[in-house]
Amino acid sequence: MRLHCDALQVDIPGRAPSQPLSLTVEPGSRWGVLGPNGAGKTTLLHTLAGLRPAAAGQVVLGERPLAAWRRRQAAQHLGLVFQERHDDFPATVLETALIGRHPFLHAWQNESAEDAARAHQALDQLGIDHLAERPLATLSGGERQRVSIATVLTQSPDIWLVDEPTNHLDLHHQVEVMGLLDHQARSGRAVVMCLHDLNLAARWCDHLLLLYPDGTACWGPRDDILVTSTLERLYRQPLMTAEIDGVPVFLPRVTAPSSSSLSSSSPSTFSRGKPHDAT
Ligand SMILES: Nc1ncnc2c1ncn2[C@@H]1O[C@H](COP(=O)(O)OP(=O)(O)OP(=O)(O)O)[C@@H](O)[C@H]1O
Repeated sequence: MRLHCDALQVDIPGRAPSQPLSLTVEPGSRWGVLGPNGAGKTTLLHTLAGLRPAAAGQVVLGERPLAAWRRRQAAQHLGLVFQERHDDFPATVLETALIGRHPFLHAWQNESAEDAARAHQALDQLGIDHLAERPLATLSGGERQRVSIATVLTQSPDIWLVDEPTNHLDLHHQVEVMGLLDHQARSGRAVVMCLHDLNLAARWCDHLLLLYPDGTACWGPRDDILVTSTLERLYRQPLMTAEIDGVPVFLPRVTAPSSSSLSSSSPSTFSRGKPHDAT
């Protein structure tokens, strides 16, 4: 199933309407949404999910405007991983993952053994099935992030909307989660993810949408968009670029402080790149 932005203008409080977005997220594609803090990435994702009204234009899910879908039916096709979850109700990890089956159940219908098996399978894929009976509130940030992703995996939507998939994750789990999203796309689903890490975008996305704080935007295939000068303008940050294994790598170019400012700064625990022996 495809997701189409038809001259979509995101509604950001106190700002002029953003540039109309007209783009199609095709099955099998992996879109990265990049932009500085406050540019409107999360607001866009919530608009695509139907949680916020657009300022103008519309989101089209499949052949119909998203607004014409019943919420439950739309949720069978669209899954959203939130940036931060505020869990108001005490729940276990398994109960949380089972929320992914709710779009497929009638009101007051209990989850079946098959639903529970799907949830366990998703938790297992994220390496957290051993935490199934743990209260969510007792988990670490990275474990909780993996529960959020396992919940959408349990839902198994055609279109994944993921706000900062690698939030709280160590390097190993970052690669695992990006690999999981990649696998989803390769099996015919579509992924739209907000990212702060240019290197993850370069490695794992095939299309990019750049959102600027003034409401303008540009989008297209990764190689057309991932241009150093464009990214420097986006983040107002000079960059250094290299290529490793055929993939571009971006690092912020930081001006080294002068030696006099170093010596006048507070004492460092490092000296000449080696840990300082405090004994
Ligand atoms: N309910 C609201 N009321 C007022 N302003 C809001 C509201 N929701 C979002 N905003 C503002 O809209 C702007 C866009 O927020 P959004 O969370 O979409 O940005 P973002 O690009 O995802 O940022 P970040 O990279 O920091 O996560 C921000 O300036 C934010 O303060």
